[in-house]
Amino acid sequence: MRSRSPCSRARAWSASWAYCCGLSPLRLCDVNMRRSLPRRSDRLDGGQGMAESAQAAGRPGERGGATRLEAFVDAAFAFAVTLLVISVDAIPDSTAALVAALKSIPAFAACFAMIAMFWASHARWSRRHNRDGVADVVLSLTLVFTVLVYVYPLRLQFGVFFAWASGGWLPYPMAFDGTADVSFMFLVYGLAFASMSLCMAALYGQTWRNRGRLGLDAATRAEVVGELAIFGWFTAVATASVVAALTTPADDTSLRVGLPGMLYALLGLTGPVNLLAVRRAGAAAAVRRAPVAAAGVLVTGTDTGVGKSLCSVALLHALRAQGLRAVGMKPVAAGCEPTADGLRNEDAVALLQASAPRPSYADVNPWALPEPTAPQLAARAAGVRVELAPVLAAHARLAANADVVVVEGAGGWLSPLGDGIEHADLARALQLPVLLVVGLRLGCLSHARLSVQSIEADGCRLIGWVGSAVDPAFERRDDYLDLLRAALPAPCLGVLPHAPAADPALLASNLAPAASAIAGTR
Ligand SMILES: Nc1ncnc2c1ncn2[C@@H]1O[C@H](COP(=O)(O)OP(=O)(O)OP(=O)(O)O)[C@@H](O)[C@H]1O
Ligand SMILES: C[C@H](N)[C@H](N)CCCCCC(=O)O
Ligand SMILES: [Mg+2]
Repeated sequence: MRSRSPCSRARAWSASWAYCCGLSPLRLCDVNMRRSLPRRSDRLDGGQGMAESAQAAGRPGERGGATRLEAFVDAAFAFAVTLLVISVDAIPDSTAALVAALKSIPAFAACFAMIAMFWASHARWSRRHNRDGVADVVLSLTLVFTVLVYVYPLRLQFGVFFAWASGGWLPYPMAFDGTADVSFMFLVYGLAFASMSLCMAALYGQTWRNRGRLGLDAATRAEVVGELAIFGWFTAVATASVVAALTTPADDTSLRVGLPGMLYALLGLTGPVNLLAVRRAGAAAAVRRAPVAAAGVLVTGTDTGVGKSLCSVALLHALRAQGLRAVGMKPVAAGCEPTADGLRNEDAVALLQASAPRPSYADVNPWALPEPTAPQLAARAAGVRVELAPVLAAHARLAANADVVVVEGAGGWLSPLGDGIEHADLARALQLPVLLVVGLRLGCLSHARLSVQSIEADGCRLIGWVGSAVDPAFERRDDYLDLLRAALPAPCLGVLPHAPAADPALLASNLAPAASAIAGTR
């Protein structure tokens, strides 16, 4: 949540000013954003620059290169600005004509700022939340359509405003025939402004609807509410102006001409409206979710069946040996048996039994899917859609009574946890570093390096890796460990020897360095 600084009022007013002038292309307040892995097929850079783009984006999880939709929207906005420029009638052929042309600059600049503000708003939404669903595409294209349709009315509106404000020194761009014409101009302008604002509000509405699946944290949710408040406020003010233009009595000239325009002064309250909404949403989230001081780690592997569960259970024992309250979690388990108590998964039961204090099964394993296959398939077979919201809630309950929560993934790093949900989404939503379990067998060098590349490209933090001797016949295991130590950018935090049917508690001492590193993240 944001802090309430003494200068927040000043910030609110400057925020209003910046938004209304279109000078705030990026967020006014900095909050960590978390979003899902970009779909590589959509990327114009062909996905080659994942690492660079994730770094260039500056925040973990932000999208780097542009999708085709983003490229189209950018091009359309650029075209709209071009329309403004070429609407200057002809090349001046005298000093007087040049001065007259220069006098159109204020209107052009204001209109440019307005269009730039909507472009920047869309770019900001797109980079952080866009999933290119049908609704996202339709709303984005509607925004483009509206901008292109209204580009000239916007220009005329601003031209008239500057002519009026300069007492006629700047030229009127159109002739007026009575107050009806002025009302009509406000009507068109108000409709344009309201339509564009409504499109942006609807895009953020989409983000809000999908907040669970996107795994947005409390701060990001509060920010989305803030953006909704901004564009909702814009829409309300423009609609009020339209209503005023339509309903003020025709015989009251000053009211008819003045009221629709004066109502736009209310845009000066945009900053306070935004801050109020963000604070209320942030406060509500804080009440729902008590601050969590627990440390944690997301255990992933170079593949399924490489020893993530063995490692996670042994890690719980190692953490407990350091005097910590350590609980395990298997958020999504594909492969559950029906029991008298409900569906039960082997990994989740082992994690639960190694946990102290003992949590409820439902919190350890919020998504218990019967079929032992990819979680997406298992979820479809069970007729459910995996979402992150129950996972976040269960994790918060576990963390409230623990010093450390060890979260085991499903399959490898790029095995989706559900439709549209990646391990990276989980790591970001829970703000967990990642521990990679490398199944020591022929081929693991490539699997380990690819996994590390992918974890880093997703903007997640690799705390280290653990070797697990899954293959008893693997003769070059020690040589491979040397190669892995040299090749991987994070430290080796333990090696589990080949120990079939071993009690994980006996392997805890092998993971003491891992336990210390994880406990140190508190
Ligand atoms: N170091 C080891 N020594 C002996 N057996 C091991 C070792 N590591 C893993 N195994 C065995 O390999 C099998 C798979 O291990 P485990 O269940 O820990 O894998 P996992 O990565 O958690 O798989 P999943 O993706 O299904 O969760 C188990 O039977 C386990 O006992
Ligand atoms: C069923 C299995 N033991 C795991 N629970 C799920 C493994 C999912 C692997 C998905 C993939 O192919 O990457
Ligand atoms: Mg497992």
